[in-house]
Amino acid sequence: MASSQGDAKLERFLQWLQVNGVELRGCKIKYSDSDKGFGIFAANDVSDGVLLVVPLDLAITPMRVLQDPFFGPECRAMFEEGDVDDRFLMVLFLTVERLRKNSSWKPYLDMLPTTFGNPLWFTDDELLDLKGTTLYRATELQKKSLRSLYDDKLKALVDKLLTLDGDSERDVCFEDFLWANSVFWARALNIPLPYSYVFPQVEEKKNCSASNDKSSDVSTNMVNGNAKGCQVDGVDIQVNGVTSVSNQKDTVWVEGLVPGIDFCNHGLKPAATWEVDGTGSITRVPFSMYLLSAGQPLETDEEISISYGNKGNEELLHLYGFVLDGNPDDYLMVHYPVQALQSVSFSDSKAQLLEAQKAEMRCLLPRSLLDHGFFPVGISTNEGSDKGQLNHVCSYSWSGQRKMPSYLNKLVFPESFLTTLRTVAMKEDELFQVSSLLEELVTSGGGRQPSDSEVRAAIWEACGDSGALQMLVDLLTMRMVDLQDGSGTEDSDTNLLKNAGFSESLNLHTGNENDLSEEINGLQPPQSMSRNKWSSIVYRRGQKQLTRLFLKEAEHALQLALDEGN
Ligand SMILES: C[S@@+](CC[C@H](N)C(=O)[O-])C[C@H]1O[C@@H](n2cnc3c(N)ncnc32)[C@H](O)[C@@H]1O
Repeated sequence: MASSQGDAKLERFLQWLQVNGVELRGCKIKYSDSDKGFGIFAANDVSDGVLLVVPLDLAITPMRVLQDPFFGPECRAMFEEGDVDDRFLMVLFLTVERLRKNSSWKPYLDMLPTTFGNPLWFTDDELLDLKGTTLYRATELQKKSLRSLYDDKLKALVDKLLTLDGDSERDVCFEDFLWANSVFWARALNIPLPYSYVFPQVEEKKNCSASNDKSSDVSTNMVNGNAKGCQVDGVDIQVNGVTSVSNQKDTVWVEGLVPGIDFCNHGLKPAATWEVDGTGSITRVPFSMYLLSAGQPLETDEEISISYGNKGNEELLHLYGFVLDGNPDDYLMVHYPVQALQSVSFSDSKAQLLEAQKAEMRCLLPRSLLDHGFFPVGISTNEGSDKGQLNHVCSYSWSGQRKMPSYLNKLVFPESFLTTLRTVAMKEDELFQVSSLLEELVTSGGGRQPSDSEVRAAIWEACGDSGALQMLVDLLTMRMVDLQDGSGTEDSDTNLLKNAGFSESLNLHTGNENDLSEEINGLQPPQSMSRNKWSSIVYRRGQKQLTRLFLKEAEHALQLALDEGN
């Protein structure tokens, strides 16, 4: 958009922001590059570090849609009956407003990207570059479910609203919905709104307790794929049709888009965070959201990035359509397929045991875990964070028969997943032993049912680690086969990147585990390869690399477990 047409759009957007009370105090919005699009850059110095202030009234939230005189009457009943959720409302709003000729949101919507780098926008050929990865299958499923949501719910509603409006650009099509969906996921924030802002008329009820002061980092992140907005006080409250439950006193978490703030790009070393100012004591604008400098001095024209959270490339590509080469937050997701349980021996008893210990059928293996393993890769960029530390609950002691394994503090795999695998891999005699241990416990406890950690302890006592580790080795080996069947080896990916003019900063992955440390650079795609292809190769190569490294850890642990009779 670096053209005079683009300049005119930006100019109209800046005026629109100003009319709507947005203050660019220490920053400007400008085009960054064809990869990132627009971004926010430092302008003049601000002594209090407040770079940008946006009134919360400008945010696109589910409440806003429900309260809107045009949208509200058409959506409220559907929302209250649970036919559509809060995200649907925002996607609907974006779809319709983009098609309305005289939308008051036009200057904002005209600034938004028209295509995206997430796999939903890949051609069929481009998608093949993801074959064998989790994202390949997820994209196929997501496309299908979006298609039915469009056909079954969205299209008719948009048609109705556009007819009511009587002045639309054209008829809606599936790509309009895809556009709105991608805009939502790439730009939505999980906003901690002041209670009094969301529920002005029920303010006095606000003391109905709040406990669980959840992850403060959510307030500085773009929305997490799993986060659900609109929640207050652990209790469902219906106000204006919005179901709300809170996790922090005086705060209502709501997903939404905040024009202006949503032009911040993601950086590994963010120069700013965003916060909400309920009273106006910081910004002099009550009920506003502001961008706050992280403290380090900003050079004029330096890009002001925020952190979208510690996201791996799978999540970055899926939600935001970009990847970071050498992403220190990259992870591998491993799961035990639930369907496979039906074909193992004693599947019913094992299913019961899995339920009794609230077993997790999947686990995330962040790259940082490798720092603590048998073969550390030495990339400790997450120092101070506990992300790489594992909480091994394996200090179980039952009858004291089973010795604590010597390798315990080097085992990088989450205990919650190992216990699942122990259960699935259990042999007949082990199952019998677990039953007797649990019966013994019930008898001695006067009929009390064993807790989930007691069930886990009994399973560990009976099974040890080798069955679970063998299963993990099998799962990781299968994962590697899928990845390589889909797109060749890690080395062939490295060569593809190298041949595209991307070699200098990359180490060939020929087995030197320390090579990871040299890649944390977030490099941009080279000119000679399409951005989508580059993203896919960087992502899948990272998955192969992590699979290889975690497989090596699992194989070594298995060997030790067998040697120690575990
Ligand atoms: C919240 S928007 C940021 C504003 C956006 N650049 C624009 O032009 O509207 C998020 C999108 O910006 C782009 N983006 C953000 N951070 C990036 C990064 N570090 N590298 C590449 N693209 C990035 C991605 O396209 C992402 O989906």
